[in-house]
Amino acid sequence: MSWDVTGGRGGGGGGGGRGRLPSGNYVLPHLRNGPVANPYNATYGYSPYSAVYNAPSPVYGQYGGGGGYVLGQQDFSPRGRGRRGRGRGGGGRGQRLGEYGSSSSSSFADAIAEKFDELEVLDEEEAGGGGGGGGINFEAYNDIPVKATGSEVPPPVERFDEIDLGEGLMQNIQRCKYVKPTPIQKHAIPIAVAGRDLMACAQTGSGKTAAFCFPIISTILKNGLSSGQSGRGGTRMMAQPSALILSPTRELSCQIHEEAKKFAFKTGVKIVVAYGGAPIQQQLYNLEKGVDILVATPGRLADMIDRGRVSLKMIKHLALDEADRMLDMGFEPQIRKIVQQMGMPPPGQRQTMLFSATFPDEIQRLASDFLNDYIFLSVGRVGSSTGLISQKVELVQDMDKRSHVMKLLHGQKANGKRDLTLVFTETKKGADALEYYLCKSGLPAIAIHGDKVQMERERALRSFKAGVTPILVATDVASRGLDIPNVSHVINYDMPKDIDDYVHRIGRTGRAGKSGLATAFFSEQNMSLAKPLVELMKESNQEVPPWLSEYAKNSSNTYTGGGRYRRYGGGGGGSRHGGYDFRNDYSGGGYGGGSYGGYESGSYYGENGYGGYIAPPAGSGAGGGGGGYELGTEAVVASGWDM
Ligand SMILES: Nc1ncnc2c1ncn2[C@@H]1O[C@H](COP(=O)(O)OP(=O)(O)OP(=O)(O)O)[C@@H](O)[C@H]1O
Repeated sequence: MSWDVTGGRGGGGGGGGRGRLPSGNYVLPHLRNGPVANPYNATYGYSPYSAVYNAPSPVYGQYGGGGGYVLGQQDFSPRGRGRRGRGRGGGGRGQRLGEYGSSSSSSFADAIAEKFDELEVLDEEEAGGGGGGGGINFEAYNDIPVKATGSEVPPPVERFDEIDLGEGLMQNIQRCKYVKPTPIQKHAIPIAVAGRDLMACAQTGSGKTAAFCFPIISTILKNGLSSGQSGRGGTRMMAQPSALILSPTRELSCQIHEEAKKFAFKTGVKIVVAYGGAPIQQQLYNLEKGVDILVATPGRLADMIDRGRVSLKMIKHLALDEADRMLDMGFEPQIRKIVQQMGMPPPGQRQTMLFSATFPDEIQRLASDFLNDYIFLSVGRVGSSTGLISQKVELVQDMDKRSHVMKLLHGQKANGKRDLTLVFTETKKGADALEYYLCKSGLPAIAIHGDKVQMERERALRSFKAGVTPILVATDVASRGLDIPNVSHVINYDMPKDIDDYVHRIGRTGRAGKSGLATAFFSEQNMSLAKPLVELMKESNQEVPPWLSEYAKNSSNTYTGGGRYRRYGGGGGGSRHGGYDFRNDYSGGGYGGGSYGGYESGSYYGENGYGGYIAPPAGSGAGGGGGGYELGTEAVVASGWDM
């Protein structure tokens, strides 16, 4: 990485220390490379991806002080912002399939089409296994064991065209240059298209977003667009989406929204995002224009329902991304309220899909309340990351962390790599302090965490993605779901409290078949993580330092399942991050008062099963009972990331 960012800054411009960029259009990372303004902005109104770009924190004069940054060749024309969501070129409410690309007003569509053209090109060969040169290395996923349990599991497919996804969606899959499905897509899409409920685990960066978006879009298209018809809620319009996708963070909701819009391009399926921290009026206005798929964070959604502006009674598809996070102690009450007490049709009358890279058994148990005759699908030993992520663990005392991180970052500079580095700290204060220290030391860093206002969060993320500030110092607010190309190194400056969080954090690199590096600073204070970390590293064929193995041996009796949920048995096996169906623990299908009466042991694709794990009975406490873990604010305050 080159830390010399001077070349990336615009010259004059910015009046004094404010360091504001010329306002302009943010181009999605995967749509970058070209000179064209982001066409999404004009149409879809406010989102972090279409808001005014500001330079990174103006606090540090050396980066923000004098002027606007120029990001490549992006168009910063303020006129392109379209914050009011205008500009669909003659569209408007009721505009449905077929109308989008049809007229002289298709400049918007043309612009998007151009953006598709600029996506990374993958030919069959690359997609089939070359993996080099930025292509998706599907070979990396070939040996992944896949397991599907539940009744009558629909068989997987090898190609997208084996499933009737509808012409519009198929065209978009081609436009996205998705040559063939990733393993999770091969298995999950047929299951979801068949209308089945699904609990799916697959590694970070393996394409779960498309795995739930494709079936939703396809089914909506097949059943006929309803225009997300707005009913009357008192005197105001009430949006009635037919699909709801919930995610735990604002940034992730925005990312899913952008992805879903890409997949639904020109199909007429309307997708709206709602999240906290941004003006609600604009989001309500977007909803009034019609919505088929609503992507939302829980807090903002509950607010809109309370205001009578959204009704869930027409929901036919519910997807929870990062589902284990959504159902952990912080979010669960809110999710339960939304799903069970706010008018949504019950399980059986809607399709429910839960996706994550980690799925502890405790959470699986909770989640089963929301599901009906579901299929449990695990692709890979969940969290193992297929060895694409090279994991290094270094013994570093707290007082040495700063000098150590400097050494690492300067080492990268020496390599001349132009990649991004994500550094995780435990606390928000810690993130600010490290950002300050790095900047003072001449390294271009910016922080993101839950105490920052939304504009600052968005600014930090954009600056990082654009490579203007190639070091992002983050709390766990950035640990899940974010798909940022070119993150080549994740540094766990502070270890997380929970091994699943570690899995998600390091999963910000090594995505879509590409390789990445994760370095962890481990100290004696992290002793409780030694055992699960060693297990995880061994599963991923990583070299475990002898001192860590020693710690793991010594700590084997002290790890009490720490974290938010029971996970690892005290010394006898563990749930492997949820890479198995917890229903297997209950013979005869009698769990939950017989609700799984029809459950069979299921079909099994691939080798290397998950046999051998016997979970202790629920509530026995044999798993260690979660002692010893103090939740950080961000973990317990459900709306901490959202409002
Ligand atoms: N079939 C495909 N062909 C090529 N690229 C794909 C395919 N499916 C997904 N991708 C790309 O892979 C990347 C990772 O996908 P995605 O963000 O959905 O991963 P994920 O499994 O949800 O990760 P996480 O667990 O971190 O949320 C994205 O950039 C996406 O565009």
